[in-house]
Amino acid sequence: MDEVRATTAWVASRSSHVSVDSSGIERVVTTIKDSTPKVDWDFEGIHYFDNGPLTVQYLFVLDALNFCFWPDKDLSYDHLASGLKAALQNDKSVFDADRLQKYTGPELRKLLKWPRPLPLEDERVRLLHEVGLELERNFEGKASNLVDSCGKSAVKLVTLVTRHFPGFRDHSVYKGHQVFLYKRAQIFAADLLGAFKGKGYGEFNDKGAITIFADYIVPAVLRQLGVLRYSSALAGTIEAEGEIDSGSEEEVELRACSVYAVEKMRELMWKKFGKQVLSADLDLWLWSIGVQCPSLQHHRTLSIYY
Ligand SMILES: Nc1nc2c(c(CN[C@H]3C=C[C@H](O)[C@@H]3O)cn2[C@@H]2O[C@H](COP(=O)(O)O)[C@@H](O)[C@H]2O)c(=O)[nH]1
Repeated sequence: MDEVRATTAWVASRSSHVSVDSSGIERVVTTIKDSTPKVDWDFEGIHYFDNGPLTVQYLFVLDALNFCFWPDKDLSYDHLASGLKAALQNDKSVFDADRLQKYTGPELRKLLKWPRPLPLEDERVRLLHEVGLELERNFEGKASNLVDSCGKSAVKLVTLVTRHFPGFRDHSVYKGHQVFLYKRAQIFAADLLGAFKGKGYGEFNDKGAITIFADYIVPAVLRQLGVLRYSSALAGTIEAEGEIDSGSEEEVELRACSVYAVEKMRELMWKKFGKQVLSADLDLWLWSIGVQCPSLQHHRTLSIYY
């Protein structure tokens, strides 16, 4: 994920709405010392797991739909993960590639037992169809074949996912330059790593290459920790719950500075304590703080990427 690291650093060096406070990074690193507070993958107990290829299919479908819950204040990631889990427990063929290509909005809602239209429901349905079609075309319908073809490389997995599934190509153009974030593609690799505990479908020899997953929770937590600072205009928009356009400078800076700040945190942990930590572990720690803080104010962008 060199291109994610390089391009987000490029944004951070030119950013005007968001800044990374190195003394904030120093403070956080000194507090957590040499080990990231360990948060277990599935600390919530909401994900499907059977140690086999069906889990891979589940995680791929989950991450295809893992975005933009906030427009419905009662909806969260938990509903998606547990709703898809219940659907799969009820019917093992629910995520077969041919069926993925046929779901309608009302059917998806019914699957998730959600009583009203989902945010960006048409896009969610379109992305499900894309997953079904491209899995069928290239991987005999199975996400496990996609993972098998990566030779235990997370970088290769992200490359393949973004090559074959356009919905996962999470990027922006900032000041004329292409910036890569690849949030859902990378979180798929991290979910495999976490679910399979680094073995089988979750074994990656380059897991350190994964960056954090730039969503709307982690930037808000980094701000709370004093790692990110916002301009007063941006702070005002977030406080007033105003929407921030996808692809705007503000939005790209929020996401890119978050990736960059956590990479700096990781470097400092190495320098100070000789300790190598994974960005995926730092991410889960930060994210778990955020989702357990009901008063957290996050930015609002309509996006299919996060
Ligand atoms: N950076 C980062 N962002 C993450 C996740 C996860 C879930 N990961 C699971 C994997 C194992 C664990 O046990 C977690 O359950 C979801 N999100 C993002 O959060 C937002 C939803 O928030 P809310 O509306 O409050 O539910 C939305 O943008 C969603 O895409 C993560 O891990 N890291």
